[in-house]
Amino acid sequence: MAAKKKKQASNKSVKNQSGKNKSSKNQWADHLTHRAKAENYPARSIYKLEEIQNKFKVMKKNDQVLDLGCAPGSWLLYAAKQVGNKGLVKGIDLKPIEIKLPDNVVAIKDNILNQDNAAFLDKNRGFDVILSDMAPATTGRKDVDALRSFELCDMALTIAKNFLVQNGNFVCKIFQGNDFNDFQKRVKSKFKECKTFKPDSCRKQSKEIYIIAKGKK
Ligand SMILES: C[S@@+](CC[C@H](N)C(=O)[O-])C[C@H]1O[C@@H](n2cnc3c(N)ncnc32)[C@H](O)[C@@H]1O
Repeated sequence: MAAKKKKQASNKSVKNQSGKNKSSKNQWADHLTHRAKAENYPARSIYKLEEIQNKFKVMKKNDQVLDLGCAPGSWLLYAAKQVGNKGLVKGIDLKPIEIKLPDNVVAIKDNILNQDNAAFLDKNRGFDVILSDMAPATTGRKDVDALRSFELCDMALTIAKNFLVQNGNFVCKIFQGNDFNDFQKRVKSKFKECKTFKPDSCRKQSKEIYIIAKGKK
C-alpha cells in the first residue's frame, strides 16, 4: 500500500511550459535511457556515437580524440574504450564532469568559444579525431536556437581546421536549419569525404543530424 502511494506521488501530474499536463517523471526517458543507466553511461547519447563508430569507423586504437561538449560524459567513456589505454581522450564542456573517468581521459570545464583554451587543445600533437555533440541551452525561439547551434558548429569547424592532424576525422552535430547547407559545403571543402547521418537512436522529433567528415586535407 505504502509503495503504491509512493509510486502515485512520483508520477503526479504537473503543468509544462505550454500549460499541458505531463508526468513529473522524465517524459523523455525511453528504453535507451534505461539501457544507458544499466550499462553505466550517464546519457543515452552513447548509442548515437556507437552507431556512428560502427558505420564510419571514425576512431581507432591509440588515437588522440577531442570531445567538444562532453558532459555528462557518455561519449568520453565510449571513445576511451575505442582508443584503448595507449590513446587519449580530451573533453571540454561548460558543465563539470561528475562521473569517474578512466585514466586515458581528461576533461576541463570551459566555454569552447573562449580562445584561452588553446593550451589545453595542444597544437603540437594534434588530434586524430574531433567530435562535437555540442548543443546550446534552448530558449524556445527557433531562430535564436538555430543561430546559437550554428555558432557552436562554426567554432567546432575552426578547431578542427586548426587542431586536427592531416587525414584526421571530424564528427559534428548540427540542427537542420537555414545555415545547414552552407556549413556542410564548408566542411566538404576541407575533408576528402563528407556525409550526413541520423542515428536511429536520435529522437524522431529532433532536427539534429551528424556530419561525418573523414580525411582532413
Ligand atoms: C547533448 S550534450 C553532450 C552529451 C555528451 N556527448 C555525452 O554523451 O555525454 C551537449 C553539451 O554541449 C555543451 N555545450 C554547449 N555550449 C557549449 C560551449 N560554448 N562550450 C562548451 N560546451 C558547450 C553543453 O553544456 C552540453 O553538456
